[in-house]
Amino acid sequence: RSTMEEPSGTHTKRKVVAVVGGGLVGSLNACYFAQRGFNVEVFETREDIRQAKIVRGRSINLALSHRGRQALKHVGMEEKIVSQGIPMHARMIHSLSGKQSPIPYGKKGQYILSVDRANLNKELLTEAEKYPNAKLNFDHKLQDWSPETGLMTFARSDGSTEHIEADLIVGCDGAFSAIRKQFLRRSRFNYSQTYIPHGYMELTMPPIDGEFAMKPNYLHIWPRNTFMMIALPNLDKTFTCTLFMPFEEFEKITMTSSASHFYYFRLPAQAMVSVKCSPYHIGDKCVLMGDAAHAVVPFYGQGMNAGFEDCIVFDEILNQFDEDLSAALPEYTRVRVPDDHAIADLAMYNYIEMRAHVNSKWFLFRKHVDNILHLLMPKTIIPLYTMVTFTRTRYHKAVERWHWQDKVKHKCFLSLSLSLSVLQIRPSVLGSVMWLHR
Ligand SMILES: Cc1cc2nc3c(=O)[nH]c(=O)nc-3n(C[C@H](O)[C@H](O)[C@H](O)COP(=O)(O)OP(=O)(O)OC[C@H]3O[C@@H](n4cnc5c(N)ncnc54)[C@H](O)[C@@H]3O)c2cc1C
Ligand SMILES: NC(=O)C1=CN([C@@H]2O[C@H](COP(=O)(O)OP(=O)(O)OC[C@H]3O[C@@H](n4cnc5c(N)ncnc54)[C@H](OP(=O)(O)O)[C@@H]3O)[C@@H](O)[C@H]2O)C=CC1
Ligand SMILES: Nc1ccccc1C(=O)C[C@H](N)C(=O)O
Repeated sequence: RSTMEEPSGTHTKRKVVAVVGGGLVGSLNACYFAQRGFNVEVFETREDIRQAKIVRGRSINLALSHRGRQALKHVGMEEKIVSQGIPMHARMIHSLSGKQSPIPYGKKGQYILSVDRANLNKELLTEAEKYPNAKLNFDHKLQDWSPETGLMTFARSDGSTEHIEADLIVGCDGAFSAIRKQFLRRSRFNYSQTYIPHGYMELTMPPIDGEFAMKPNYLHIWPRNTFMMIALPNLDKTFTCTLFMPFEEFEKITMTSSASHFYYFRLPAQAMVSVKCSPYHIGDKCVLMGDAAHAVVPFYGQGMNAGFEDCIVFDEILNQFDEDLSAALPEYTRVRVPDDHAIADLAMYNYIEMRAHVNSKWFLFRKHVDNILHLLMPKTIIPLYTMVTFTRTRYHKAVERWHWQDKVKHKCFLSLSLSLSVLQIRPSVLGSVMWLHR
């Protein structure tokens, strides 16, 4: 079939945008393009999750932060989604002895939100459907498409196929994107994918006497150096716990009789992949966004937030280039690739911070110093976590600034140490200052 009919009475042809994938990023993107007045069609492989009894997916809940909120705000959805989320003000560290100690995420009043993935996806689909110029097509699995003509082939579950054309194809079909497959056949397309040796498994912690089993306004972490478990609260007073561990360890647990009676250990652990690629576009025909462009490991809680930010960035670029796709698409690649690659690296780093560094007194001391310096010089020293989570500082700029700040702090400590030595402060004191700043 051909693309959407033009509403009668319109003279100028509106661009037809096919959004492939009606997950988190695809459904939000549909709102962005529809708001702009483009004719939007979303093609999603699954049935409509709003009618499904069980929604299969990657994680039960997600951490929503500033970038994601800003993107939702742009389509008038921030308030609604935030009101359905649970604020998490700090990490709550559970030590081996059972002691719990909070590490705040930022200043007072700064928090990330635990939101239900399926509900967020449903709300976004419902919002997209409100636009008269947007149409959702479920049970449409993209099989193939042509970068030359923009012709796409979709498979239906009844065995039929549909051929559809669009002016612009937006690939939001997730980490194993079928749209991206055509990119891989092209010259000068860079691609890398890395599966980390750890897997994850989700478990549910039920309420106790109708109440949350632990304090709800925290992201709970059991950091055990080589592995960790985390827990995020849900509105039904359960927690979704996620155990992250090397695959071999999961296998050992599955095989030991002491643990095998827990039915959940019989489920296979899920893999985590990090995908980096460039460019994100082909001509003026196709662009990748969300996990299709940059699947990241989940440890910064930024995958969806980055995907949502992709939508704002593309929208800003369309404004800048007056909707000229041949200029906007290369600009999007130019602007966005360094940022998405930076958050992919930061996400890898944050796993080590969460499972190991938080156990170290030295790390906690440095974090404390950072917070104090931020309070004293809010414009000069900004903790990395704050830049990533509570601002829209470009991810790659946040990384650059983080390194620069470390150098500045290092120089300050050196000068302090020198001054102390001139004042003939005991060498042992000086030694510890130097050690602290190794
Ligand atoms: C365990 C875990 C925890 C996470 N926690 C967080 C978090 O706390 N915060 C955060 O920001 N991010 C988090 N993420 C990352 C987040 O889940 C992803 O970044 C986000 O889902 C990406 O959205 P997307 O729409 O690009 O892809 P997806 O959500 O994967 O959606 C892709 C959609 O495309 C559809 N599709 C696939 N192939 C086709 C096809 N051939 N034709 C048509 N449709 C197709 C799929 O059915 C799906 O609906 C987490 C990820 C994992 C694995
Ligand atoms: N950043 C990350 O770490 C991410 C990890 N994942 C992991 O990937 C798996 C799939 O998750 P999800 O998409 O939610 O659910 P599904 O398992 O329903 O996968 C959806 C579709 O993606 C394709 N697919 C799945 N796994 C792979 C693979 N390894 N290689 C190529 N294509 C694949 C399949 O397409 P087809 O039917 O055509 O073969 C499948 O039908 C899970 O194990 C999940 O943990 C997923 C996304 C992000
Ligand atoms: N949502 C997640 C899913 C998996 C692993 C971590 C997260 C986080 O959000 C971590 C949080 N940003 C932190 O740094 O404490």
